[in-house]
Amino acid sequence: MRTAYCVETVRSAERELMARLRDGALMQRAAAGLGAACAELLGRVYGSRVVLLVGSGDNGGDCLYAGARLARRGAGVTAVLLAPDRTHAGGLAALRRAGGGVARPGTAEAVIERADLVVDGIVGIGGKGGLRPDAAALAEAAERARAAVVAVDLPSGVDADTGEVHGAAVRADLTVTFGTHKPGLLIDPAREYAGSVRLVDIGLGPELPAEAELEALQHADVAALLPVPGSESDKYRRGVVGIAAGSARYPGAAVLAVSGALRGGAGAVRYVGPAGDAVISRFPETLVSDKGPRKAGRVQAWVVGPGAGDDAATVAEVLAEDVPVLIDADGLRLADRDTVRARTAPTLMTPHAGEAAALLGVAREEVEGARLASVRELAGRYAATVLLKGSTTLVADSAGGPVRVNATGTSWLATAGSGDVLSGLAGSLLAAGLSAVDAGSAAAYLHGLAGRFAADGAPVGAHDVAEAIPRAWRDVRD
Ligand SMILES: NC(=O)C1=CN([C@@H]2O[C@H](COP(=O)(O)OP(=O)(O)OC[C@H]3O[C@@H](n4cnc5c(N)ncnc54)[C@H](OP(=O)(O)O)[C@@H]3O)[C@@H](O)[C@H]2O)[C@@H](O)CC1
Ligand SMILES: [K+]
Repeated sequence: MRTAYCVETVRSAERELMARLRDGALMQRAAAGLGAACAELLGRVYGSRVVLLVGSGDNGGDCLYAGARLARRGAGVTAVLLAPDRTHAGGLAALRRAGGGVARPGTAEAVIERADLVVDGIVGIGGKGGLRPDAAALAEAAERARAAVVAVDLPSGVDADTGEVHGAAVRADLTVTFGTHKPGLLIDPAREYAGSVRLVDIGLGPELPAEAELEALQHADVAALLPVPGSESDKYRRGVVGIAAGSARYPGAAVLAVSGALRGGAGAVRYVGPAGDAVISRFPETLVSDKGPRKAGRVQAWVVGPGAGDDAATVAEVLAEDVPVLIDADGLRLADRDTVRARTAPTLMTPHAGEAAALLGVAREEVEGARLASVRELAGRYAATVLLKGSTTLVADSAGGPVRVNATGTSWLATAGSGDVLSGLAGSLLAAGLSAVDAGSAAAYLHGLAGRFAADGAPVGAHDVAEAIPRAWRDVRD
């Protein structure tokens, strides 16, 4: 499991650890890891041109000590100081001792333009809001230059706790972060500014609380969650998932939701709705009924909403069932909030940013810019588990606990019907007995992986993604 902790938690863990160490020890650990990562990126350190962007806090200190290490190995290192009279004194002295220097006033842009590597130590977890104008100008110069950009702890200008970006921020190729990931490194839009992320162990782990603010499942975590049929299993024990989806106008949504559900581990898929003929001709193993959800027979979890049009009655009927329910697409608009809140069985809602915005009564851009706050707000309002789709999918539970973030997605997944496949897959995992948070996050993981396998660098349709789900399962369980 990859975990991320917010700034306040990192600060208190840092205090605990520092109390037992000699002064400056943590910064030396950070600088050693940072220097090594920079050297690796450069390939040949000797003779390379390195520019340090140095703010007045400890982030700048890390940057200066790492620069000193590179200078000792023969790099030409120049520091651009944002606040010369407030620069980390020990770090600057170390850089000078190692042969590095400071850029003369007015030369910063020219120096950056000639660099092979720019190291961004403008601001780290002490940053507030978007970059100030002088810092923003340096970030822009770094973006224009041909140099590789390494961010120290965080790309300067992004919000460490939320992943929000207010105004200018540094765009890094690599972010070297210390002690633990910060939520912003894993959530868009900040994640995109971070490039690839490397975690340097500075010994903070034992001081961090057991429960993180953010969790990202990895292969082994997903493998442990996926249901495996035992020798005693029959279709009912493996779980029956009911799909109440599609309409005469949108039969495809029903077919796609069923295609995801059949690959999600439930023992059987029951389809209820007006697209039974389309479903059965594509997937003859589906149990099809036209009597409505209540009379459909045994079901351990329902999926309602994909392609449902204006069929509010079916949504209400499904919500009245005392089993886990996944609500997607049209169902999100049709579901009565008080009814959802009053449910005792788990509810999993799976909006994309546009649907979440409509439910929250805000603009889509607002949700996209503040994904973590939005998913938490929706979960609270509906007293439900909410999976907010996107390039980094988030899953939050109204009861609190770590928010799950999924990073297996690919932009190729932004294709019509892809969400229907995800809803079927997640519903199937709910029927197999996973909790709403586990079902949502495991489904997002598999779906993203399947999208990558299916696409392999080329456009794909949603049915291709569904067909690649078994390969994603095998990959995860290998
Ligand atoms: N925690 C750990 O375990 C370890 C932490 N370590 C390192 O310490 C870092 C945290 O250092 P920190 O606390 O000194 O704060 P930091 O990020 O340098 O920022 C403060 C400076 O930024 C400025 N500033 C603020 N907002 C700004 C803006 N929008 N635009 C421009 N400037 C802005 C602010 O200016 P001021 O408001 O004072 O004028 C102040 O000068 C952390 O990220 C990691 O790298 C490691 O060494 C080892 C272990
Ligand atoms: K930084």
